[in-house]
Amino acid sequence: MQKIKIGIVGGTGYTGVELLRLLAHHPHVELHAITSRTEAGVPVAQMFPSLRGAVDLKFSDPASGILEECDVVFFATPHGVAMAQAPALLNKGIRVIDLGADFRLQDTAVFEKWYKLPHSCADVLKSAVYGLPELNREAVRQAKLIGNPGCYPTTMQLGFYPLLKNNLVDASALIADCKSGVSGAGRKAEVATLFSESSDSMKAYGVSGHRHTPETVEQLSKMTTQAVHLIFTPHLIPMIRGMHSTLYAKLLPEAQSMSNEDLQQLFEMTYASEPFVDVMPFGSHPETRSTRASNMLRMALHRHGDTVIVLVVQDNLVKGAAGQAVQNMNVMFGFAETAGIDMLPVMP
Ligand SMILES: NC(=O)C1=CN([C@@H]2O[C@H](COP(=O)(O)OP(=O)(O)OC[C@H]3O[C@@H](n4cnc5c(N)ncnc54)[C@H](OP(=O)(O)O)[C@@H]3O)[C@@H](O)[C@H]2O)C=CC1
Ligand SMILES: CC(=O)N[C@@H](CCC(=O)OP(=O)(O)O)C(=O)O
Repeated sequence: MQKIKIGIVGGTGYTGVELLRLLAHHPHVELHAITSRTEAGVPVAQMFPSLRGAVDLKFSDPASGILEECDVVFFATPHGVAMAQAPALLNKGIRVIDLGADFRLQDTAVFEKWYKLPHSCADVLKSAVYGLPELNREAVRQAKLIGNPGCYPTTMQLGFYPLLKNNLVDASALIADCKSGVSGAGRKAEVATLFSESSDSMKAYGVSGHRHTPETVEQLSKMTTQAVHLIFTPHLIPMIRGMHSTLYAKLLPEAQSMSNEDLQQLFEMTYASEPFVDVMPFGSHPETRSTRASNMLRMALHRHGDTVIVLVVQDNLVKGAAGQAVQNMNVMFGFAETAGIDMLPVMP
């Protein structure tokens, strides 16, 4: 099989270097262009010694035209960058996967409200596919443009899906208490992510409103005929990678007679053929480190009376970002879905 040519915009950021790690040994791709405005001309492995011997490219200027030689371009850039550049690439038949939020929300007014940016290509947005393969695989297969989900929304959607899809819980009273490692904030310099600010401490943020709430509600609403209301509270915790989401949902009266075994079986059956979703035994406690550096998302069910609790863990940079983007690419190009992303987590 001929290898496809890969371009990555934003190769100096955390999700960019994670894409490089995953794609360097992918059997069906060739890394062709890694762009950086600030490091153009610098060998990638000089900046990231972890890639010495695996990536021998230099960073290119994103305006050099090299992206037009690619078959697929990943945008590992802040919100607003992909929407400016994707239309020209798409017109040349190049597929685009945006790790940011430019193509996640269907309604440009909602995007503009939460991201404080005008949306510059509403027409292109209409053709974008939300890239959560477990729930949207057939659309991903046909897609030319993917809006890769946010990290928190990935955990919330996969955790709530079996309950909402089967109309077992009250969709108007969903709660998600979520924690992320500091790499979730990206590599840019910010006081909040300094070691002396974020280590040995923990805090909630965005409690009155986080931009992942509208994204998640939009997608959860596709799973149920009920009106969805979600309380989502993110927290920053002192670790580099990893995400832990604790989800709460109240069983509807007609579902309250379900046993714990019934619920467990439902989750196991829902994800039985998914290579990247692991339903652990009922009552277990998934650890973030059991997913570190892998594309696996693990979940476990608990119950308090009529409340179902779903614990979900993933690596925010892999299943929450770069790994999911490669999974989407695999589906789009007809490769084995696990190609290049079937590595085991790193323990301890
Ligand atoms: N970190 C995470 O866990 C997750 C991140 N995401 C999303 O993925 C995207 C990237 O995140 P992350 O890797 O953390 O971000 P970083 O801040 O670590 O990196 C951003 C990269 O974008 C490049 N860049 C910035 N502005 C521009 C521009 N105008 N044109 C071209 N390149 C630009 C920078 O490179 P240079 O300045 O060298 O050009 C840098 O390499 C974001 O949209 C983020 O929200 C999604 C899920 C999880
Ligand atoms: C810890 C931390 O700061 N996390 C980020 C989410 C990262 C992310 O992936 O979200 P987007 O792709 O939607 O930007 C935040 O809460 O803003």
